[in-house]
Amino acid sequence: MQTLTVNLNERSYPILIGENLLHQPGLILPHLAQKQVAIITNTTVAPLYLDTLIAGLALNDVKVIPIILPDGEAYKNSETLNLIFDALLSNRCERKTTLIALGGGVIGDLTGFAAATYLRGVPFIQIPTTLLAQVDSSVGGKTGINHPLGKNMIGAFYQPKLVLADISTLSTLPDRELSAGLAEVIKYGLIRDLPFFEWLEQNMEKLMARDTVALSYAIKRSCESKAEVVAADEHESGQRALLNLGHTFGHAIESGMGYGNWLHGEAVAAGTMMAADVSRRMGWLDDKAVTRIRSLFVKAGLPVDAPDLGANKYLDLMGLDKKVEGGRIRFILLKRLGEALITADIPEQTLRATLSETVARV
Ligand SMILES: NC(=O)c1ccc[n+]([C@@H]2O[C@H](COP(=O)([O-])OP(=O)(O)OC[C@H]3O[C@@H](n4cnc5c(N)ncnc54)[C@H](O)[C@@H]3O)[C@@H](O)[C@H]2O)c1
Ligand SMILES: O=C(O)C(=O)C[C@@H](O)[C@H](O)[C@H](O)COP(=O)(O)O
Ligand SMILES: [Zn+2]
Repeated sequence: MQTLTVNLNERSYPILIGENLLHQPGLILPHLAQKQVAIITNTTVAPLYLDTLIAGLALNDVKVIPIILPDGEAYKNSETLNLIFDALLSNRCERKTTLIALGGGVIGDLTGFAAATYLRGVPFIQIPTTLLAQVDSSVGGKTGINHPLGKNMIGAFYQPKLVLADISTLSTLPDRELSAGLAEVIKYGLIRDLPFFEWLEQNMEKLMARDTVALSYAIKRSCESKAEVVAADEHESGQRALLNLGHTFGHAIESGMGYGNWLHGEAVAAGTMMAADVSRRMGWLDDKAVTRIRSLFVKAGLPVDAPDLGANKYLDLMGLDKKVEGGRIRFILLKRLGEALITADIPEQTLRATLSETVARV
């Protein structure tokens, strides 16, 4: 098992990465405020992993309240959040009840937001079971829900007490979801870690074959990167925004196509290709660099052509991005492979050219 730390002074917490961690309740017990937890999960993950987690905790006299939600991005909303509050209240959960998120990023974001707001704040633990959640969403404390008009528009920064990433759970993850997680892994290479991008170019086949050693390294390196960025800029007043590469376009794809039709990681991959195209038009990336990015996404089984929503619709949807300042959209672009920047100074013509020329015609 590997242990990393997210350094946030009195709110610092460990990220534990390893195999069969769900079978080790001793890793969780020291992080509970009292021996009562609510495990929040969904109809897909519950039959796979809930019993194991409950059994270990119950053996240690922990009272467990399971809360099983419907599965899917379309349920990351206020109605589902209310289901969590209903269950917490009807079970008389207290300020020292710890919420445990068992699942992917949807469960993690919902649970984190419920924890941030229930009784004005209760402790929570992330047990991510998708690659995407293990490399990104479980770390850093961005929690929240979608609004019909935009992704993650309602939420809070609220850090977990512990992240427990059990790599063994990835054995049941569908291939499409594994690929979606790889989009965020590739992101770290692109924005701040050229050697990692090159490692990914060399090792993508192993990752796609779920080689445990390669997966462990990719998860560890991604979490190290995210932990460093979050420790330096927890509330996204500066460099944390770089973690949003591909997301301004990607979130427009997700909401524009209807939540759940494009997976988050798929939208991030196609959105990153749009960001790379703008970066090329600005003279920062050459054709060879854009081709390398495209090839890596393709090797990872990800889409590289965004849907043709029309430039006006893209601009409209992106106008609700959280990075908008003074009505101007701020984009995360690539200065070169391994280095990102944030800028609002993109000529509208350039943006429109990307939005209409890089999309897949249907
Ligand atoms: N908070 C953050 O910093 C952050 C970062 C990135 C993404 N996100 C959010 O995370 C969400 C995407 O997360 P995701 O990709 O994990 O999607 P997800 O939570 O929808 O999970 C993907 C699918 O895999 C299933 N699943 C989960 N674990 C499984 C397992 N071990 N075996 C089999 N099936 C399993 C889920 O039930 C679901 O059907 C989006 O809402 C995105 O906005 C948040
Ligand atoms: O942790 C961050 O910061 C990120 O931006 C990580 C992203 O991968 C993630 O999708 C995040 O939820 C997007 O944040 P948002 O503020 O654009 O909703
Ligand atoms: Zn993301």
